[in-house]
Amino acid sequence: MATNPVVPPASALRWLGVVAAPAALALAFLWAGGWLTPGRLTQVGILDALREGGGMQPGFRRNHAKGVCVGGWFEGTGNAAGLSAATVLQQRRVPVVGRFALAGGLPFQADAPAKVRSMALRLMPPDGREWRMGINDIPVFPVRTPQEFHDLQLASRPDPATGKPDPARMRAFRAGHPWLQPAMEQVARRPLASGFADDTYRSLDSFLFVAANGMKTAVRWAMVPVRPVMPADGHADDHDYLFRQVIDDIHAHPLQWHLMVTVAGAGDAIDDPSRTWARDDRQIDAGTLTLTTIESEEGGPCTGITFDPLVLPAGMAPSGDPILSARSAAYMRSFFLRSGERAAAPAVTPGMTATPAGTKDNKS
Ligand code: HEM
Repeated sequence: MATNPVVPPASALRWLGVVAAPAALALAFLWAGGWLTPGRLTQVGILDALREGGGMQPGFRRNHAKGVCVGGWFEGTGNAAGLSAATVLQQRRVPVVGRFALAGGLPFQADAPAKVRSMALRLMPPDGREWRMGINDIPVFPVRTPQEFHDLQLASRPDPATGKPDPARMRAFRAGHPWLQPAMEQVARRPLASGFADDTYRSLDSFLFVAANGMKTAVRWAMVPVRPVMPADGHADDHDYLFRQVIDDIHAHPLQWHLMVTVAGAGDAIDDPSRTWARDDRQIDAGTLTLTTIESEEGGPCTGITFDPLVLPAGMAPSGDPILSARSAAYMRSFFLRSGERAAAPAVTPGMTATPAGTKDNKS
């Protein structure tokens, strides 16, 4: 004997329709925030670890917090145009907005020779296909994955008793990650340049250049200073000596770097920024960066943006390096937070007067 299927009343179906969409949205938010998968690494988890490892100040970047805006232009040589169809690499001049900074979350920290220095750039060709990058003055990145980055922040967080990383915790991190030993040693033993102006800044992560015919080539790049490199010389008497020096330098004359693109050889690790590439890889001088202006972050053109490494023009693409998408997500979250907070006046302004070291609170 056939039975009639049970049909839910029309009103129940209507109610299901009304609640299903908001419920799915709420679940998506909970998932994105990591609430449904507590072990999963999220933007929030990474920024929490950065705060513990490097400190933070409301209204400032959650990493590379102490900085200054710069401006100028980039002039391509056209030498890399065969590997990438990006218009920014053609033989022409494009305006640039940039930023020099020190790594760490403390915008009032004291300058010191061994602190990691960075250059960030936004290259803006007239067709709108812009290229953003954040590049650091270390030879390799000390970790391979976002999880290792997170764990290193926690391992290196300052011990409240000493204000320095706990050596036992760092030893334990190194013992648990023996494959990172060569990278950490290279970072610790790198030669130090005297200031921002004679430093070399590297992409560390790898990217793909995509030619007009679709051919993909794995590359890294570096901004190599035109001026000779002088040895580092700490200025114990000046809390902001690195920034003061670069302000004086830019006011005196334009500063220039060559964009040197390195083409990956057969044995080079594309997806692992902790590994160096072969010394005899092909190098291409792709253009010259010229910086001519410098201004405070307060209202400056580098403040209301992120230098997200995944803002790439047609002709460039991300490699499989897992750090890249974590960076993009963390920069977005940092921007979201700092944009909603009231910031104190930044430490670095082109008109600042000398402040003896030790007279400012390095922790703020
Ligand atoms: C998982 C790894 C990483 C995380 C979580 C991370 C996180 C961050 C965050 C949160 C900011 C502040 C962004 C903002 O508010 O605009 C930042 C800035 C920066 N990061 Fe990273 N970062 C990572 C890896 C790297 C790597 C590999 C480089 C390579 C060269 C790099 C270079 C920079 C630079 C240059 C800045 C300063 C940009 C500026 O001046 O605005 N970071 N990072």
